[in-house]
Amino acid sequence: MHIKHLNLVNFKNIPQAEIEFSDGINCMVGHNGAGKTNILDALYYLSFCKSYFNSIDSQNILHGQEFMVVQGQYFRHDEDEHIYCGLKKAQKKHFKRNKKEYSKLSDHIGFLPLVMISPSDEQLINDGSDLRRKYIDGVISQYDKPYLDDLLRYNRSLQQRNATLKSMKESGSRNMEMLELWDEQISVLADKIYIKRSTFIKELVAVFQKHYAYVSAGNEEISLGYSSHLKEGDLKTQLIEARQKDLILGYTTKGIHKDDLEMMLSDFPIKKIASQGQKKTFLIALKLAQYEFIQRHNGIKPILLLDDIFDKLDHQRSGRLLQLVSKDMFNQIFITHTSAETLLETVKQTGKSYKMFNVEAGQVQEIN
Ligand SMILES: Nc1ncnc2c1ncn2[C@@H]1O[C@H](COP(=O)(O)OP(=O)(O)OP(=O)(O)O)[C@@H](O)[C@H]1O
Repeated sequence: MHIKHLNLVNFKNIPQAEIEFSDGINCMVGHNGAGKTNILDALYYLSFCKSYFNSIDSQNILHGQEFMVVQGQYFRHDEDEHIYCGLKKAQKKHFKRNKKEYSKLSDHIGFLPLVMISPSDEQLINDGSDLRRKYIDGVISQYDKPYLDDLLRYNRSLQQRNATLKSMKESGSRNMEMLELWDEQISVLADKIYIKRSTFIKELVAVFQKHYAYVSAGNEEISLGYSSHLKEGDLKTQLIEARQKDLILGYTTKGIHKDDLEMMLSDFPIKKIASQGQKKTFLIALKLAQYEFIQRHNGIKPILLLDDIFDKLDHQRSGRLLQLVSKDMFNQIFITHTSAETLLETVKQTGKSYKMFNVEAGQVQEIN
């Protein structure tokens, strides 16, 4: 699968752009703040119906304008697919595939698999477990629709349980029948989600370690682990045991909404001891493992977006990374860089077909 053509109107700092892409490597070059990442974000938008960086849709409209349009012409399973996203300020977003509007945006997720590697991924290491759970959920839902449905149902049931706990805490009343009802629903859904998360992480670890070893060309000992209350046994029993505590706090303390992905270097949390370059290598390996995983389960090679990928990596790691992604396992790739010369030299060495684009103050032009 690849995107052939992108059309943008008023998307972030880009007033208007028509871009014909290569089915190999596409390089966006230009100064800081020119709009290179915004083009990658437009591609992310077409795959996930939202921005990678700004979840408030209206803030992605070019300042001072009333609407934006992001459209892409794709080639997928030997067929042309036209994806349209249009948004007017203070109105509902319209998302269409071949002119037919989606009734649920979640139906589109996974149709155009895509993996983004960006400097902002460092939040995955440095921030709270919420982002790591979102990461896991984002990957699994790209190939497993029932997972996303179960997760949405779990979150709704959890909200209801928390509302019940809160009202009991405030009023001092007790409605144990209601709590039991939520405990039952939450435990059934949590079991399903836990099994899928465990399987995913188990499968991801081996590929992740392979990619890390390749890019780092070293013997650094890294690992990924899954922490979950469900490892300690049946969730329903734990919910019942934690009931008094939950009633005092007014929220649910046990469940898969507390799961985490443990990231370790030589048995220490990577957040605490890794260098900038090691963290970056860790995240790249994680995302490449995600790529391989989605491809295996979805049968389609995702589009790969590499935003500012060489920053913080030494020459050796950068070279090995590009060698890796130029292998047949990967398909269409987008790279941003501030220097056309450096990128051109490296891209030529891959032997893949490529196109270079100059981005300056929101204007995009192909470089011949
Ligand atoms: N809704 C918007 N309207 C206008 N400009 C916007 C909007 N959203 C973001 N921008 C601008 O887009 C620019 C950022 O573009 P982008 O992140 O694509 O830069 P870049 O070329 O990738 O830069 P760098 O090399 O620094 O990563 C910023 O100047 C930002 O203020």
